[in-house]
Amino acid sequence: MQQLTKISYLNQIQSQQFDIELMSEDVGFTLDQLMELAGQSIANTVVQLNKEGKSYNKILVLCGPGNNGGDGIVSARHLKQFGLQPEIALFREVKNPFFNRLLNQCKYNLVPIHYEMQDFEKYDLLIDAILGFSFKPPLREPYDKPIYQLKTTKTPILSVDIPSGWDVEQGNTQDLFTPEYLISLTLPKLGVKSFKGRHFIGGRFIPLKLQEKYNFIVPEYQGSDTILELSNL
Ligand SMILES: NC(=O)C1=CN([C@@H]2O[C@H](COP(=O)(O)OP(=O)(O)OC[C@H]3O[C@@H](n4cnc5c(N)ncnc54)[C@H](O)[C@@H]3O)[C@@H](O)[C@H]2O)[C@@H](O)CC1
Ligand SMILES: [K+]
Repeated sequence: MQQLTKISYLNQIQSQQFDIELMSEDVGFTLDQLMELAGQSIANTVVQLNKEGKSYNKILVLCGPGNNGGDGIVSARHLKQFGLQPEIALFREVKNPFFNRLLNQCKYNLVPIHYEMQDFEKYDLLIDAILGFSFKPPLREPYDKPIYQLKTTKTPILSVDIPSGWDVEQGNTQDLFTPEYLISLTLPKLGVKSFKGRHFIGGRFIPLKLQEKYNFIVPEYQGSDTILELSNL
């Protein structure tokens, strides 16, 4: 599954504008669709790691208040359907009907939802879906505490899109945690260019016309795979 080809990296503005364009009337995607594909590719990354011999069963999905957190919630539902034991940590209530629908789907799948800090050491894997490409430093409450705690935990971490708290273009400028695994969605962000852990890409939904319009270099997924692993390019 490793891919040695080049890939395009996005800056913060490009990431946000591309997101808007995908959901424009012209292109026609809805947030639900994109998030479903993103969330499923996150869950599939865990399945892939388990196929290789890991035993990631009890999984805490750390979710922030935006779409990065939404991706995390969707991944928890898929993980549960895949027979694993995910739990969600939200850190605060998010008053957003869209978000609440995703949470209800998890409740109906018997996924525990926590609002207070959890002991990270109790889990086999942490999924970091706290902050994504819209993060602007400095880190604010209540997400600062769990993000600082990620630096000292011994539990492996899979970050979604970009490690939370990293500068989207400059990377780990604040000496925060470095995850074992990363799954970039759509295309990786400039801030993870020097990431040395295992780097997957998911969110296989870039329309061919937009790929052409922006000259994006998108690596070739194999067959019906929803993720692919990038080697250190
Ligand atoms: N087209 C795409 O690329 C897609 C992107 N998706 C996801 O959407 C994410 C981006 O979502 P959003 O734009 O909603 O933004 P984020 O989820 O990155 O974060 C936005 C939230 O974080 C809070 N926040 C920002 N800076 C903070 C700080 N310094 N301290 C504490 N909180 C802070 C904001 O108040 C806001 O509530 C991506 O990273 C990706 O995970 C997916 O849902 C699917 C499609
Ligand atoms: K993240």
